Parts: sequence; C-alpha cells; structure tokens
Amino acid sequence: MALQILRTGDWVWLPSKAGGEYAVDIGAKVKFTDSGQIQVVDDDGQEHWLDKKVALKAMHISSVEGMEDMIELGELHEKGILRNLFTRYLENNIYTYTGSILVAINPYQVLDIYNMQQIQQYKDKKIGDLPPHIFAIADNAYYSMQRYGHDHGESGAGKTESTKLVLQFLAAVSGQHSWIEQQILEANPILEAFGNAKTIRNDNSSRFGKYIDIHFTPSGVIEGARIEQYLLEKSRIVNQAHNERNYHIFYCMLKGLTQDQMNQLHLKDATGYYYLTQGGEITCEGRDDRAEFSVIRAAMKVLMFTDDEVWDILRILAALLHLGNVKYSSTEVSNIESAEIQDKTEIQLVAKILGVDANKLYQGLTSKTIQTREESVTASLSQEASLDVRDAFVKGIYGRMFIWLVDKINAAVYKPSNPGQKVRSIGVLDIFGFELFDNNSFEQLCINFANENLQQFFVHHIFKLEQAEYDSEGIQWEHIKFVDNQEILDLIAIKKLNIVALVDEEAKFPKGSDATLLQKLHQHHSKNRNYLMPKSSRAAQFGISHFAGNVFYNVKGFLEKNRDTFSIDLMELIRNCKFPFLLNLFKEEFKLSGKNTLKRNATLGSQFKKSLESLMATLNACQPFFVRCIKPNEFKKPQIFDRELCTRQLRYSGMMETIRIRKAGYPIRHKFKDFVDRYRLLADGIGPAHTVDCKQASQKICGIVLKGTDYQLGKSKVFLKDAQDVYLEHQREITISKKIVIIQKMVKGWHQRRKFLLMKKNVVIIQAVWKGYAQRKRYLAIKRGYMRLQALFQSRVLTQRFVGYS
Ligand SMILES: Nc1ncnc2c1ncn2[C@@H]1O[C@H](COP(=O)(O)OP(=O)(O)OP(=O)(O)O)[C@@H](O)[C@H]1O
Repeated sequence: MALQILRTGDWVWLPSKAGGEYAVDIGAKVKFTDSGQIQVVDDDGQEHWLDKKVALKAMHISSVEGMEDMIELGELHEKGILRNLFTRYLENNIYTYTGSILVAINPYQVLDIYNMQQIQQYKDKKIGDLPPHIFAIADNAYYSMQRYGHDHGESGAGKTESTKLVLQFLAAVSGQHSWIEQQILEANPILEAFGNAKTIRNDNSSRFGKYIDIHFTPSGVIEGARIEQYLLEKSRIVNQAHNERNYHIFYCMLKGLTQDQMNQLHLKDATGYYYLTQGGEITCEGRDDRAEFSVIRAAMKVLMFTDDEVWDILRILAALLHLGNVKYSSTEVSNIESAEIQDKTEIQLVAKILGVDANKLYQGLTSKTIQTREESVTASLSQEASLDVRDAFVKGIYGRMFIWLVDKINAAVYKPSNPGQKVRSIGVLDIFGFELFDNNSFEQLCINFANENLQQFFVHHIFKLEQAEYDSEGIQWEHIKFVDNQEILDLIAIKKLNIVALVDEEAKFPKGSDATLLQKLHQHHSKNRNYLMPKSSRAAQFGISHFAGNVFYNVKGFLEKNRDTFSIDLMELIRNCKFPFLLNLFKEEFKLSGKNTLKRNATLGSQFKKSLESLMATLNACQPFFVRCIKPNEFKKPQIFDRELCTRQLRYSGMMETIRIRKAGYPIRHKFKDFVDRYRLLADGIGPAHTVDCKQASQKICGIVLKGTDYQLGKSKVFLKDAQDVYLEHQREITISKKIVIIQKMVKGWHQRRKFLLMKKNVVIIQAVWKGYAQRKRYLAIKRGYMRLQALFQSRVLTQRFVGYS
C-alpha cells in the first residue's frame, strides 16, 4: 500500500509500542491533522500525537469496515485478522470465517443466538447466505454428511460449548425427538461429571479429548453415535493446583447422596478429604453440585446404567477418597527407610468397600514385590515411594473407570450398521489445543504430538482446497511449494529411534530411568534441527521445535507416566477381590496376562499413538470443517479483548497457515469484473466493466502492466502474487495522480478562463463607460469652446459691421 497524505477521518496502522513476541500493530483513526503533528485515536481508545513526517500505513477499506469472511480482507495479515475479530467481537459478532475455518470467540455471556428460531433460520442454507454461525457449520455438515467438525482451541476458549451447540443443532434438525437423540445428548453430563473440573482458566474444563461420531439413517435421522476418548488427565485425581478442583463428580456425590448412602460408604463432607481440598476450593461459583448430581443420576438412567452399576461407581469413588486420607509415617525397618500406616481405619474401610483383604492392601501400599528370574523379593517402600504407589493405584482405578463409562455409554448409543451398508455420519472432535506451561511433562508431549498431527492434517486440507480452486479455475499450480511439519512428526513418532519409541523402550526396560532416557534422546537427536538441547546441560530437559513454538519437556516421571501401571502387588489384590465391578474394570489386563504373571500392557505412549493413528485415518476419510475457538481474556468476562492473548492463539491455531499457503501460490484474486473496474485506467481504451468483455480487458491490462511477471488468468478470476498487487496499486495511484493533475489543470484552466472572460467583459463595459464619459466630457468642452468661438466671432462680425456703419 502506498503511503498517503493523511486527512482527518482516515484509518491507519499504528506500530505497536508494547514490543514483545505477540505485539501487533493496532488500528487507529486520524483525528486532527491541522498543526505540525497529527493526532490519532487507536482501537483501544488511546490518543497519540505523532509527527506529521511519520510514515503510517493506511488501512485497507475492507479492514476499516470489517469482513464476515476474512479471506476477503484486502490485507490478509495478522494485524488485519486481529482487528477484524476485535471489531466484530465488540458488536457481539463472535463468529467469523477465514475461508473454511470458523473462528469463534468466547463471548462469556449468554447471547440470544442459539434459539429455535435461529436453528430454523440456518437450516438448509448455504454458508455465506447468513452471518457466520456455528449452526451454519452444523447445517453444512448435515446436508453434505460425511463431514466432521473440529473444535480447536485452548482451555476455556469454548470448544466444548461449540460441540454441544453442534449436537443440539443436529438433534433439532433431524427432527425426531427420539430416545436415541436424548441418549446422545445425555452422554454429556456424565462425561463432564467424570472428566471435567474447575481449573484457573475454566470453571468447567474438559480434561480429556473426545471424538463423537453421530450416525444417520439414509433419510437423515440420527440412529446412533460412538464416542472415543483421549488421554484423561489423571494427575488431577490425586493432585490439584491452587484454586482448582478435582473432577466434579466427587463434589456432586458428597452433596447429592442421602445420609443413609453416605453412612454406608462412610463418607463425610468434601472438606474432610485430602484429594478434594488441595486446591483450597471445594465449591465452584455458579455451579450447584447437589442439583448437578440429580442431573448426572438422571442421565445415567437414560443411558441404561443399572442401579447396581451406579452404586458400584459410587463405591469406587468413595474408596478412592478414603485411600487419599491414608496417613503414612516414616520409620526404619532393618536400617532401611520404610513407611508405616499407624491409623488403619482408612485401610479397613477401603478393604471393606473394595472387597479386598485389608492386610494385603496394607502390604501393597507399603511394600513392593520385585520379581527376578529366580525368585520374588518383597522390599519395603519409603514414605515418598509409598505415596507414589498409592496415587498410581488411585489414578489407575479412576482412569479405567472412565474408560468403562465411555464404553457403557457407547453400548447404549452405538448401533453397529449392517455389513455393507454405508454409514452416513458426522464426527465432532473436541480436543486439547497446543500446550506450553512452565513445566511440561509427558502429557504435554502427547497433547502436542496430537496437535502436530492435526496441524499436518489441517495444512494438507487447506492445501487441497487451494488446489481445488486452482483446478477449477484452470490454473497451473505444480510449482507451488509449501512446507508441512512432517519433520517434527518424524522426530516424535515416525523415524527410527523416534522420541516416543525411545521412551517406550526405556519404560519397558526394568532398570530404565528418566536420566538414561534423556541421555539416549540427546545421543540420537542432538543434531536434529527440531530437537532442542536444554540451555543448561544439567537440566533434565529436552526441547522440540513445534509448529506453534518451542517447548521444553521435563523428563522427570516420563517413564512412570508412560508405563501407566501400578505395582504388581496391588494388581494381584484386585485380581483376587470380591467386587465384580472392580474386577471388570481390569478385565483386559487380566485377559492378557498369563496365569499368575502379568503380561506387560501397551504403554500409554503407544496406546495414544495408536488411537491417534486411527483418529487420523477417520479424519482423512472425511470432509473436514474447522472451528477455531478463541479465548478473548483470562478473566472469563465479556467484552474484554486481550490483544496479545488472541494473537498467540491465532498463531497457534494454524489459521496463519491458510494465509501462508495462499501466499505460496497466488494470494490475490480478483473477479474479472472487479479487476477491470479497478485497473482499467492503467490501459488506454478500456471502457467500464459492464461495456466490455472483462476477461479480454483483464488480459489486456495484465499484458501491459504486468508484462513478463508470474500472474495467471483463470476462468473467472485474475490470480496475482502479492508483489504484483502492490505494483498494480502503486501504478494505479501514480496514474490516478497523473489524471488528477490533468483534471486539476483542466479545471483550473477553465476556472481561470471563465474568470478572465468575465473580467474582460467587465473591462469592456468599464472601458465603454469610461470612453463614453471621456468623449462626452471632451465633446462638451469642445462644444463649449465652439460656442465661445462662435460668440467671439459673431461679436467681431457685429463689431466690424458697426464700425463700417459708423
Ligand atoms: N458460545 C458461548 N456462549 C456463551 N458462553 C460460552 C460460549 N462458549 C463458551 N462459553 C463460556 O465459556 C466457558 C468455557 O467454555 P468451554 O468449556 O466450552 O471451553 P473449552 O474450550 O472446552 O475449555 P477446556 O479445554 O478447558 O475444556 C463455558 O463454561 C461458558 O461459560
């Protein structure tokens, strides 16, 4: 964009003063230009005085007005996108398209845009017919089926809410109000109770990923669904950060059970449990745990949970809470640091509730059997190690129960189709976004690995869309290059000795340790440009240069987390328990294991990798639609737009990828008519667009102005590179300036001539009057002279005559 002379009312881009990684230019309006300085007011309402000589970039008209689809922005860059989202957000337009992506900004207020009337309005409409909306995406998916939506974003951005809205829309438009629809909708309260928790960033944060596949009959009626879950955050069950809570279900249960049930399970108020109070919060503002418990119970009924099953779940939850209250003390046995539990009340309770032997439970929680080839040795554990064993036990049970719950829900809602029958389905993926914390561990590696996969899928998809546009326009695109993140995926999980494989290998090795793992990682990958060595050689870290930024992972606990198992002694305890429900949770493991020895199960890393592969295969067979959820502020408040927070999310979202891919090809496209209207003045003899053949005219303009450069003409559009667009705009401005000079010249000439002619006319009048006046004056003088002469003459004549007579 060429620099302009600024006038009051113009819009410009003001370079950010904040500095830093996420600082982006802000929009501003020129207020005064009268003095040597100009005053501008930026989008945040801040006034700035600037020297008139400061070169400010003028804002494109599309950025001033805002666009529903940001791909149409004249300036497709970060600041343009950010401003567009900002101005729309202030008007409560929380949805905006960027090509095929729907950007949704969490409004943090209830907007009246999801009612039945809106559903009806969006039903059967094309995208773009109505303002951007999550219902437009859901409708599009419904009418073209075999598509899926993908909610993506960071915690609290609104992924889960978006997922629920899509489900709500689909249930409404398939229009049957059937039992199965209700069952699918009721799966949510259960999953949320066991898999959501209050975090600092979100009062109802999903701590697991999910993919819901909804199946339809050929006539479009919902006939079933299948839910897949990914990577529940298990550490939360035993540990909560400040101001956070454990999973909702614990608090709901303690509020909602009858006194009699509480007595049977020996339960008390939530304040009495270590596992529920570490965050210092047992209530969550705006949530009624007692009422929620009724909702959960009702949902369980709808999903065919028997009363016995519900009771068994409660038993397990109670046992876990009691386990958390087991108090260890440190002691020494044969000069070895050991742990003992003095008050055995909790042990007795847990043993009773879980139907296990109390002594064996005690043993299992304080000692460990190590099996060597020849014999098995029991060693006592230190207090710290005992706590780890207990917590691993609790996490193991809860994690398996969560999987059981999802299986149970699927048993109710999943109706396998007849072989050979094509399944029509819409899948909705609600999955964790890219994570970068102060301390990143194995979970973050898995999550970021998932995001790398999704990013690649996204990039390929966008690229495919671009190719489709080029193909339909008959444009040559072979030479367009783009780089995806394959190298990073290779490093994490594909190439030989990749990170996941090394973590697995070390986890399976009985003497494996986090330290040797780190050594091996450094040894094999230090030369890989996507592998980052820690800044300090003593740090137990390694880094990965992810598509969204560099992340350093702390290897401490990697192996334990990857093994995802607990001690053989406690596993044996469960194998011998008299609680069928608990036994059933572990049936897969026991099925795999031999008579008495436990066969090693797949590690968490390899399980996750496998489920991710299957997810990617499913996604690749679908026509995707992306919903990018953005969190506007950390305060969970409406109408606050934190520019840096949003910029960071935009960068991580892959949305910039759309722009990057566009830029790799021909980012600027003009319809022939628009092109002619805008640039016809660059070539002589081209009339207005409606009077000429626009394709030919476009060709002529390009031939003259862009001769020898890389542009292409498609079937309906001109395809240009950025530089050509800048050049065309520049030429247009120069030509306009020249024409303006000509017009100015003509106008000035005409004006001066008119002035001259008028003056001339007036001068003639003045001259005529003056001349008349002068002549008249002269005439009168002459006349008077002659009169005097006459008189004189006559007097002479008369005198002579008188003298002659006399
Ligand atoms: N469209 C919306 N309208 C009104 N409020 C919303 C909307 N979307 C999200 N919210 C609010 O934001 C909160 C957080 O949203 P949500 O739980 O969907 O985030 P999330 O991205 O799934 O986060 P997490 O990854 O932590 O699960 C919701 O509890 C709700 O209060």
